Amino acid sequence: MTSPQQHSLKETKGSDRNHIGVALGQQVIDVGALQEQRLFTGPILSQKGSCFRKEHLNEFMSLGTSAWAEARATLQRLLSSSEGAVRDNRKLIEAAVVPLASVAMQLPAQIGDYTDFYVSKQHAFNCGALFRGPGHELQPNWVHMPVAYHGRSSSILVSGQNIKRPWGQALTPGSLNPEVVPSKALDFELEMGCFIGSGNGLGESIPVDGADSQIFGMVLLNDWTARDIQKWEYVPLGPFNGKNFATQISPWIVTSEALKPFLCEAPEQQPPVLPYLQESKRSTYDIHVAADIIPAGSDLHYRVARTNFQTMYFTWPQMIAHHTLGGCNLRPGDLLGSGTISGGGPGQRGCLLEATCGGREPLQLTPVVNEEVPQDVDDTRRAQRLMRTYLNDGDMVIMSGWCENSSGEQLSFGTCQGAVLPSHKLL
Ligand SMILES: O=C(O)/C=C/C(=O)CC(=O)CC(=O)O
Ligand SMILES: [Ca+2]
Ligand SMILES: [Mg+2]
Repeated sequence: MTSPQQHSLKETKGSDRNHIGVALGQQVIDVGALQEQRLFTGPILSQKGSCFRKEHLNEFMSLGTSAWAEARATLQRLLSSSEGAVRDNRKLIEAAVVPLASVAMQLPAQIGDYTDFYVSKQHAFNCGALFRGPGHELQPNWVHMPVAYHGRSSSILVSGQNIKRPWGQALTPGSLNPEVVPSKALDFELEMGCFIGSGNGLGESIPVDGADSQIFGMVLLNDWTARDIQKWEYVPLGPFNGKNFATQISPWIVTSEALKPFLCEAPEQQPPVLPYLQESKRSTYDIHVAADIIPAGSDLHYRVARTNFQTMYFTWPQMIAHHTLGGCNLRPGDLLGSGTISGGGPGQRGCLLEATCGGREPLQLTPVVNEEVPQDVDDTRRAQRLMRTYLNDGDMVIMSGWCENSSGEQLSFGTCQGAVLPSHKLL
């Protein structure tokens, strides 16, 4: 058995409520069922008899790092082949172990608030050039603070749900007057999300050193964006209808406990940031991420971007310290988006806006050749190109993420995937 490293929700077929589970290979363990048997005997969780018998992870998230470490150690012990408490209890196994293929994944937490940052220097530079032109690549504030906007939690979807093309006001090029149209420039943004742990009280700030203890875990995040709507509406208050119709996450949270082996150095910051953002040790996570399109009727993945989270200029602790600087309270289960992850090399631009230079240079994509491309795909099909500027109806966007250690062992984030449906009817 490999070690359990992910917590999320599952709904067993025929079950009347959601359950909290951990993934173990091709199976899911219902941790609420283990808690019902009082198997969490550590000093903290033995006192918190029902945190896993909930439909969401918020209560467990609120308990903080010692409880998370205790839960992980207890699960590793209970699920190891040398321990009999679960292995030898057939009734419990029947109740608590279900095939991964039979569960329907749900949002892992009740997300009270969602904030999306903008901390990839390459992405901010490219967007600045595309939206505001030469000389405006990076705004003067960008190197001094993790820039963000407050997002919309009501439209956060879990992987597997589909997205309707949004309507909005847009200015057709060459026209002086806006029109209401289904977006003609629907895009994705390849991001990571961070779930907040215990949080802070209103009127308190979280210091940057130690703010890593607020990172419950991470997911993949797609900040679906309508570029034509965004371009017309964003001055001066930032994104609104261009981004409020859907944000999507992968269902399995990879906990910060499980991510510890993949901590790495964060990029150097020049000029130095203000003291409240200075970290005594700057670390981030080495996570590979990719975004592919699967067009309607195809099983081929066409890769748009592959990059790494470690390139992000500001870290989660800096984002948390800045978010709470003025006393804004973060609550257990709140979600932070990192912003689009773009590297500087070819094929590393994490959204179509950047990859097509603002829609001016359509992409000619080739299928990814890996285990996801079916074996029987012949060379003619492999050679088929996909032309895209922005997304077509029927396109599925599929994001993946993984960590890899020096011996080639992988820790997977699974996928965040959703297809584009035609827009709804306006009444
Ligand atoms: O530069 C701008 O005006 C806006 C760019 C974005 O699309 C903002 C955003 O969602 C942040 C990000 O994903 O990095
Ligand atoms: Ca974004
Ligand atoms: Mg969004």
